[in-house]
Amino acid sequence: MNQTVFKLDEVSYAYPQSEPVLSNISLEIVAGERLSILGANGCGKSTLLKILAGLLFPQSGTFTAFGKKVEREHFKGNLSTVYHRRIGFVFQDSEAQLFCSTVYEELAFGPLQFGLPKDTIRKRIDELSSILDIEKLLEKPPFHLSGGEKKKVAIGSVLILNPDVLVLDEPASSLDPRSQTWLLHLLQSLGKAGKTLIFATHDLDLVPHVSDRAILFDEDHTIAADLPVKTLLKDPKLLKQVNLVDEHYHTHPWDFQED
Ligand SMILES: Nc1ncnc2c1ncn2[C@@H]1O[C@H](COP(=O)(O)OP(=O)(O)OP(=O)(O)O)[C@@H](O)[C@H]1O
Repeated sequence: MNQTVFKLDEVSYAYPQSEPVLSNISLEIVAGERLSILGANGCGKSTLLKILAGLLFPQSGTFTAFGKKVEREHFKGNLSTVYHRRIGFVFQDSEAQLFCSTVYEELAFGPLQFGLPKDTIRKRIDELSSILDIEKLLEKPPFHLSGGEKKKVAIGSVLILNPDVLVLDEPASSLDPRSQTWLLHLLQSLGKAGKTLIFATHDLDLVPHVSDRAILFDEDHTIAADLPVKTLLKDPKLLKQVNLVDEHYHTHPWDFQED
């Protein structure tokens, strides 16, 4: 049986002076799963991903990762470092993630924090920048890049540490069609390599190609459904209920053939 990576038991979260944006969420995610998190704007997808990534902590309920309870008071020093090495998080807004003066430094930042030798880092950056097709950007400041280029660098700064789990918030946003296809292939190869992939998206075209299971959030911040993607895409009533398609939706255009 696959190892449980994350387990949430009746987890709730509210930002200061706000109503809960996650209400009694129970969820289990096992190693190697490919899971998409779907729902209307503001339903709590990013908040859930930030909890999984160890950036926010639930106010009630229990959250465990790799069998260990994750709580703010225990989550300091070494534990936090080990956690962030195993679980990579790609922010919805790439600018929130990029802060170094060149793309090379950005990619090198994580490995340097973990004490990797400079030669190893250079080799990893060479390999990764070729996979990401960003070799020509390495000496540029990240803030001079286009939205899609920033997204690639943000993904690179996470992949460079080779995490077991990738948590991606709207990974396809700001990518042009060619780069979206590139992302799709990248996520598929990471899935084949056994990585656990969890991502939030509004892009229903991407979902069947890179995930097997979907969690749907309702606008009341609860989970409306947790089901196989193939079942979801045949259920227009459910898709409409959670605002993923509009009233003009009649049939789905997706191709279910295995890629
Ligand atoms: N730092 C914050 N402080 C206060 N409220 C916040 C904060 N971040 C998010 N929220 C609110 O929490 C709710 C859930 O936000 P979240 O970003 O999790 O939604 P989402 O489902 O990812 O939305 P989208 O699809 O638009 O990205 C929203 O109403 C949002 O305004």
